[in-house]
Amino acid sequence: MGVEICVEGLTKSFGHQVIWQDVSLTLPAGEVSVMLGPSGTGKSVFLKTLVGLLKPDRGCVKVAGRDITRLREHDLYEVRKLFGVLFQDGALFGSMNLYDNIAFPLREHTRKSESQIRRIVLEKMDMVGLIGSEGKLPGEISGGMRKRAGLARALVLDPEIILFDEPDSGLDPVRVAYLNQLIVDLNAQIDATFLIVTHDIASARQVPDNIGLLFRRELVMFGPREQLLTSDEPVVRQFLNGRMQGPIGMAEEKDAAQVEQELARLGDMDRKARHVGNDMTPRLLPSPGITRPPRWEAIARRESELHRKEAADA
Ligand SMILES: Nc1ncnc2c1ncn2[C@@H]1O[C@H](COP(=O)(O)OP(=O)(O)OP(=O)(O)O)[C@@H](O)[C@H]1O
Repeated sequence: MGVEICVEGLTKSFGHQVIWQDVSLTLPAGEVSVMLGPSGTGKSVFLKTLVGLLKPDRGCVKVAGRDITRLREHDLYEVRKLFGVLFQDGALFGSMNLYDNIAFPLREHTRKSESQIRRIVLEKMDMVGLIGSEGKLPGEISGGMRKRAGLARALVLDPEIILFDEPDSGLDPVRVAYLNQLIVDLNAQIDATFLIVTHDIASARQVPDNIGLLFRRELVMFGPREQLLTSDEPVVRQFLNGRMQGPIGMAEEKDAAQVEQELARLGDMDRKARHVGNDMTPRLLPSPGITRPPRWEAIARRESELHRKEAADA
């Protein structure tokens, strides 16, 4: 039913380059969280550290209560079975058809018979809308289909946690919308804990329960979606609104005086935009017919409360 991941005081560097330090957050069991941050802030390194592919310098990563940074290779191998990972390009084997790619983890990690494997592979291919494409090679299909095949492969061992590394990169906006719906539906169906690294602000606004933002080697903020969407923190507002004015520069951080000037100029416009309630993007709901997990009732209550408050303030 999804497990909690609790990160405490996590620091990672390569040589003298500190990637991020003292990162603490909890990914609640069964919820969807998104990690944002400018390019190069170490989001992929964070995912790899969660799954134990990289060792942090300090801190711990507790997966279902076990600190994976201290496990021996054999135990780590067992814990990794709780994870499904969707890599950026789907990471499919180019010479294998989709069926064999998706069956691969089952053949590697389980003793299931070929008929059991067939049932599972076809079930997962059905979930991601790939039935009929079993015999296709990764090179013969579109980027969106490759992502969905990677997702089906990440699902075959029934993971408790799924990590998505930029699932929307390289996809057109319509394919991104379909993929987001698929992610929300899957989460409602399998109830695993999801963490998504993305640059796509529209997805980050609509899909998750929680949002985090990495910047300047730190986790600036991590919390419920509505908390970040309505935050006054300049980096958070700049990133979630995808604008140039704010602390994030083209290549480097900007100096404080310039940031202050930009934010002052932006002030009025921003206040007006907030007044009409532009901050709270509606949440993407599971498709009709999909039973929603109990937390959706709490979400609906929280969000309607917020809308009432916004309407009263307006
Ligand atoms: N194995 C490694 N050895 C040394 N440096 C690394 C290694 N992996 C990543 N880095 C460095 O860590 C930094 C963060 O990289 P990472 O790919 O995690 O960033 P990111 O936030 O995911 O970026 P993007 O959004 O562009 O994908 C980069 O400077 C990268 O060069």
